[in-house]
Amino acid sequence: MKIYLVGGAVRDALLGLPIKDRDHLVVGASITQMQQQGFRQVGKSFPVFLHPDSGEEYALARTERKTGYGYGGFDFDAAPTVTLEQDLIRRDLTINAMARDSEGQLHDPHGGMADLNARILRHVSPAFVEDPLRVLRVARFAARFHHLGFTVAAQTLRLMQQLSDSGELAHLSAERVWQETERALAEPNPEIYFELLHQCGALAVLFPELAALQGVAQPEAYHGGLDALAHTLLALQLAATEQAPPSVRFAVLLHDLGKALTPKSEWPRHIGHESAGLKPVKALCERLRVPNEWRDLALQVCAQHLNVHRALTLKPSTLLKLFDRCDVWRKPERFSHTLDASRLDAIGRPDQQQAAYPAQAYLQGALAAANRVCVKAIVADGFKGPAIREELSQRRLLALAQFKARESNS
Ligand SMILES: Nc1ncnc2c1ncn2[C@@H]1O[C@H](COP(=O)(O)OP(=O)(O)OP(=O)(O)O)[C@@H](O)[C@H]1O
Repeated sequence: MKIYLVGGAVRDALLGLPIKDRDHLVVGASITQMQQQGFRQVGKSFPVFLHPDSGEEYALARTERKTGYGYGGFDFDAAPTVTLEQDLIRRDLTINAMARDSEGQLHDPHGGMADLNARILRHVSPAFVEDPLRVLRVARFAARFHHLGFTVAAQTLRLMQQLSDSGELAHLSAERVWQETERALAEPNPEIYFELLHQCGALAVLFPELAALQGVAQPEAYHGGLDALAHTLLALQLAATEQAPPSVRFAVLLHDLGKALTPKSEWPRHIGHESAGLKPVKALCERLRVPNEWRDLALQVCAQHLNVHRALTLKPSTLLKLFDRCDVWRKPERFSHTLDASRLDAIGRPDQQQAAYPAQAYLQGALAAANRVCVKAIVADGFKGPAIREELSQRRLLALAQFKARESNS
């Protein structure tokens, strides 16, 4: 039996990047032999094992035969006769299809090193089209390595287009699509993931609500000629630049979905797009089984971003309504994320990246003022049951009025 280091660990070491997972490939061993050596099999049908001491992954070299649509429709052959080359040829990208043996020798039958030096993401073989998930994987690696100068090879992009046109993407499970998307959102350039998906036609299949933003005009004075999709992706790029949490990036991505529903006769204005956007945000989150907390933040940002923008002009009673609707008393962190996403929306416009956004500090100040109202004092004053809530509201309203007066005088 021979053991190789493969995939991301080999690639990242060559790029001088920190190594996250060390995946190993075992050639010339059977499942029984692995078990006899103390390795523990992960799952029944998958020839992957965990090392008894390090817990690192060891996969048997395997070939695959496609038996159905999308991810999961494969038969594995992990017999001891499967060679290193046979295993590497079924991998997605040449830079992911290199192996290093225990003597330190690099095995690179598909020109991964040359592509790595030329900063090219290239498919390994025409078998690329057998797994539609690879469209998303390539886009994700492009989002990760864009800042290092990587681009997708023209031929690989054509295969991605072919896969998008074939209808196979629709057979990918929601879990797989979300897993890649969630990881892409955490990359340094998540906007590249969505741009590439758009370029190859996959966005219209997997994220039709987003694709519909393309060509949707916005007021020239605010958006300097950017359509709603370009504005969204610029705001997403800024979110990643300032290392906003992935859930905030996701909310930024979905904040303007309602603009695709404005009748064309009303363009470039989009009155009511905040409430119109709730339906497509819900539909997308439901379809991809997005975690509840991410969905709720996206819904809040969609519904409230305009109210946040105009915070300084809001009456105390409207401010209180905004706080109540955002459930700030129980979910302060979500509200703070809503403020960040709203600011990213505001600066996600040409020449606005450095613009000040006073609404954020203003709302934080207003919230702090409202929070100083003490429930204990209300109880001590003899209020009980629903009366406490009513009195709390009144006192918060007063605190907000005092805050607003102070701010206007300063
Ligand atoms: N759907 C797929 N099609 C082809 N090859 C794949 C696929 N999924 C994974 N691989 C191969 O398995 C390796 C490990 O996959 P994994 O998803 O862990 O990515 P990685 O390259 O280790 O990057 P990272 O874990 O840092 O995102 C890849 O480098 C690639 O060679």
